[in-house]
Amino acid sequence: MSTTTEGPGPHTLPDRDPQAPAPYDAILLVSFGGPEGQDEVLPFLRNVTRGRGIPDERLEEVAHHYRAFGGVSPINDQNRELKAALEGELAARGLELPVLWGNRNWDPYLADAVREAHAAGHRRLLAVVTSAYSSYSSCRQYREDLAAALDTTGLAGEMHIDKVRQYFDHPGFVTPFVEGVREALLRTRDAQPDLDLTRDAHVLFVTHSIPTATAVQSGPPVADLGPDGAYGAQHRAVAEIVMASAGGVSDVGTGGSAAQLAAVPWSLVYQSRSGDPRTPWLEPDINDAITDLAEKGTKAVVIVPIGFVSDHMEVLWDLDEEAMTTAKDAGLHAERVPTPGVHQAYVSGLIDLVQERLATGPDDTAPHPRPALSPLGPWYDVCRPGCCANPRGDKPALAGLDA
Ligand SMILES: CC1=C(CCC(=O)O)c2cc3nc(cc4[nH]c(cc5[nH]c(cc1n2)c(C)c5CCC(=O)O)c(CCC(=O)O)c4C)C(CCC(=O)O)=C3C
Ligand SMILES: [Fe+2]
Repeated sequence: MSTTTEGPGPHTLPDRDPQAPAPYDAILLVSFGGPEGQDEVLPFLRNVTRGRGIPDERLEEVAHHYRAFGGVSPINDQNRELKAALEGELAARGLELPVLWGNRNWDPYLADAVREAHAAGHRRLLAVVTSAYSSYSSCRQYREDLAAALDTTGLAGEMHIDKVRQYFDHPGFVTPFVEGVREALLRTRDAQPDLDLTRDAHVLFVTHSIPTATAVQSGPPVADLGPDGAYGAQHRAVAEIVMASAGGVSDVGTGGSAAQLAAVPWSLVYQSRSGDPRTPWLEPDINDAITDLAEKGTKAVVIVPIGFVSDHMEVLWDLDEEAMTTAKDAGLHAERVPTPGVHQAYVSGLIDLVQERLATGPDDTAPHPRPALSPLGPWYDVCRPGCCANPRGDKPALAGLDA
């Protein structure tokens, strides 16, 4: 956060001693992981829900959307593509840093990646996580996974792992959504020329729902960011940036005014809630929001999955199957905007974040430009004590001041 009292702010580039060893000798791409065959679905789901004692019969109910895709989640291939794109960008910039990849819930696991790094002689890794926001599941749990990987491999004394900052408001992460929203609104106008977008259309920014109790603890304890914590505030900040920017370009020749795009109404909605229905999670669910909008006269929706970096199962099933069917059944024109994937701006932005840390190392008070498009950013390079607290109690975690 760039507030003067707390977090780092934009500064001038430090003169780094060219003789000093680089603070990191490899990049570790960290992700959720997913099954790649019918026989992998249940073991994967047992991993995801480890410690919650959920019986296989209940997991089999959750498994149905994986089963419908042959048991294969696209997420691992998407991370193979992202790893290759990062390697290409590093080479284009003349940065000799290898990229390793490991997951929380499926092969290749983080422990495998850490062993591979150690065997190759790497000792100081910089983690890039495929998750842009602050909450237990999207940040601290990955930090715990990194600590567990060093513990499992017995390499905690020999290797050090830091993590790039949460990049929700980094230009590289936001740009693909700005382009996607603009294109989807213009497609809507072309498909439904008699619509007045500012009256008849609605943009639904959607993200993964989480328990309300976890949301209110997202972000550092010092920052009072409202009832849904840093998680809600960060997502709203991204939506505001996208709507302002989607309209801020000349769309001369498409018959509409740029200002009109920026004036289309929008809201933040949630998807993929699970667990005990009596436990409050962030709402409204996207399907309820769509039905509600249709009843109020909305004619078209644009669905923007700002909570994810790739079109994985929670996008392909929960949005492209379920939410789009809800929209169709309600008689709405619906468009779904793609996630960043390997969009050049996103790949380049992730390497910009790596270069920030090559310049500053573990110290996030070091003077350095840290591009951030919202007043909440730039977020901390090093997570603050108590940030995104684990609802099931404290566990060792890396890449934080309390690591
Ligand atoms: C915030 C968040 C992200 C975004 C940040 C990030 O990207 O990490 C995310 C990503 C993902 N979530 C995913 C899948 C699942 N999430 C589950 C369960 C849960 N997710 C939660 C939150 C999040 N999840 C929570 C609070 C739970 C309840 C259990 C718990 O408290 O931990 C379950 C268990 C079944 C169920 O309970 O629904 C599954 C199968 C996949 C893989 C998709 C694929 O395979 O392509 C991905 C990328
Ligand atoms: Fe999830």
